[in-house]
Amino acid sequence: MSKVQEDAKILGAGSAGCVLARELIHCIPNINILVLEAGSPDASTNGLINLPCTFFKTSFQLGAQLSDNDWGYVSQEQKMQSSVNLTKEVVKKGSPYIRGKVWGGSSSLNAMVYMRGQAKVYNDWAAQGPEYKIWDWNNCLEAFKALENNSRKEPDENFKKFHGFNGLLHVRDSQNGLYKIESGLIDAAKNLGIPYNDDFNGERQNGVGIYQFTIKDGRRCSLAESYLKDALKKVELHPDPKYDSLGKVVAVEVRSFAHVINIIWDEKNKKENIAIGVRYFCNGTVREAFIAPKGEVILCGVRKELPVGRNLLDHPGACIVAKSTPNTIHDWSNDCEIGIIHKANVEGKIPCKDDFFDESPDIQIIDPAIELYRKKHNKFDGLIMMPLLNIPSSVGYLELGSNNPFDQPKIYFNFYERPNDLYRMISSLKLCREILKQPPLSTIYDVKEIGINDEFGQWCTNGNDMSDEDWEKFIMSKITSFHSCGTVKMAPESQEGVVNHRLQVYGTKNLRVVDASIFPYIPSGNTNAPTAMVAWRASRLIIEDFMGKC
Ligand SMILES: Cc1cc2nc3c(=O)[nH]c(=O)nc-3n(C[C@H](O)[C@H](O)[C@H](O)COP(=O)(O)OP(=O)(O)OC[C@H]3O[C@@H](n4cnc5c(N)ncnc54)[C@H](O)[C@@H]3O)c2cc1C
Repeated sequence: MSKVQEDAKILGAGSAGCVLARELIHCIPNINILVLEAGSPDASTNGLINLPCTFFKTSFQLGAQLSDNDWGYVSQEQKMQSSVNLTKEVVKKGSPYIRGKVWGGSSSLNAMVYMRGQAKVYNDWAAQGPEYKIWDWNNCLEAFKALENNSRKEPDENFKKFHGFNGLLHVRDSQNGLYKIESGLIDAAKNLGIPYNDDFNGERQNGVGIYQFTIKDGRRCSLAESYLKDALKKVELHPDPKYDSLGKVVAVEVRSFAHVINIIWDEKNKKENIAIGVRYFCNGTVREAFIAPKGEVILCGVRKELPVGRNLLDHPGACIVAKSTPNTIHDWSNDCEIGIIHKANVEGKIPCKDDFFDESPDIQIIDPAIELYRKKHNKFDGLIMMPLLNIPSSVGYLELGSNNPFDQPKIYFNFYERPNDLYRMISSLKLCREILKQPPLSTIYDVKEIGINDEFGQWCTNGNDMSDEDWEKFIMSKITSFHSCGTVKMAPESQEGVVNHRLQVYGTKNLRVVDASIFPYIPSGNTNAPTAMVAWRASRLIIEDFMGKC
């Protein structure tokens, strides 16, 4: 294949790359695609990847960070003004920034929660100009449904309205049922007035309920497993996978261990710069585009100031751990997680009943029951309560660390730069504590919060009230980030956009960015399904352009 010119090169076989490869090869006759992926095939390196129940061991407890399947990034430590005491500075520690380096990308390491977020965010994408209408909720919903293969038993008409049943991305309810303590958690949340929601991807997102997961037959259904492998099947089915009667390759080839870099000569400074970049074809000529160390883009040798690396968005999370009576968790095949999605109070107070019914919630709590290990407590069973700020207002940035592309990029999240974000997180953490105090958790399972005590010793033990300053210190010390996106924003050029509504990099035609980095605003939920959705929509745009050209 290498001697034949490919019609399209896809850099990275992550969530987006896998969907794009499959959709293009299925919809465009005789297209040749080369996928270049820096990581190795998902099955070859770490057998645990495909076992859903090992997520907490492989990723969450930072197993992934120690493996070859992760890029090993860590965000920068940042000092910033305290939101609580304006005369003080707080230090936000650098946090691990797990990113998949394997077929399937981060979809091979993620927690498999299937979530799309509220329609409003997509309508905000579409509101950026008349041509952006192709990204409104109705268009996005069509793509979500096309990708999805939901196996809910006896779905009602409302569920059918919002879900797809014929796609390759398998989505399912828990197969093994809830642990009793998880049912207890739902009851505890209901005791506080939180309504039950049996479909977080339906009409409304708020409430307490059980997540759906991207799992098929007990195995992780990553985008490599579902979409890339289906694309590769096409090669296997072809009588001669290498060439058709015209001598043209009809195939998708994945070249793994292909870290894409190029070397460019900086004439002015008489030195070589290595930058992450691509060569692409435009009007029959080879052109080049690079993202240079300071984040600017170099197109066809011309330096163009595009704000690559700005608009770094994520859902910052904090985490409370609670210990329960022993042996509440007994079966590792269980993959259930409870979700609580609510509107936070902007002054940091416990949310009130109206907040639970607000249909624009801004916090998503992830609540797995789990076997954990903490120094003081050895191994124990318990619950994690992890609120994520789903509609954050703070915005970060990243830049290349140096001219050496193998160096880590510098990642500045700027989490909690706006006080509003901090108080909303405090509000949700206070709610988590209230839930843990409710029966039946407090009565039958003797649930006791331990996370905060462990870290900070006496000053917040035994349920003593924590001051906002204490909360701030706690939140800054425990930042998690799983959903980073936005650094190659799809927006008008005048609004700091890097790609246009058809995902073409400004100043180019045949160079597109298709992944989570194009989100102008972060979806209010986990980002795997939205990324796959973007790739599916992008495939339709590329197909339109490709067919028009042929
Ligand atoms: C720990 C964790 C838990 C998460 N949990 C969930 C969840 O439960 N539900 C959910 O919906 N989302 C979750 N997410 C987020 C979701 O998985 C990501 O948003 C999504 O996978 C991003 O897709 P992407 O295509 O943009 O990037 P990725 O999937 O990360 O793919 C990028 C690919 O490009 C490759 N690549 C990068 N640079 C180069 C290079 N120079 N040369 C060649 N190849 C390169 C990488 O190796 C990678 O395979 C989680 C993420 C993490 C890290």
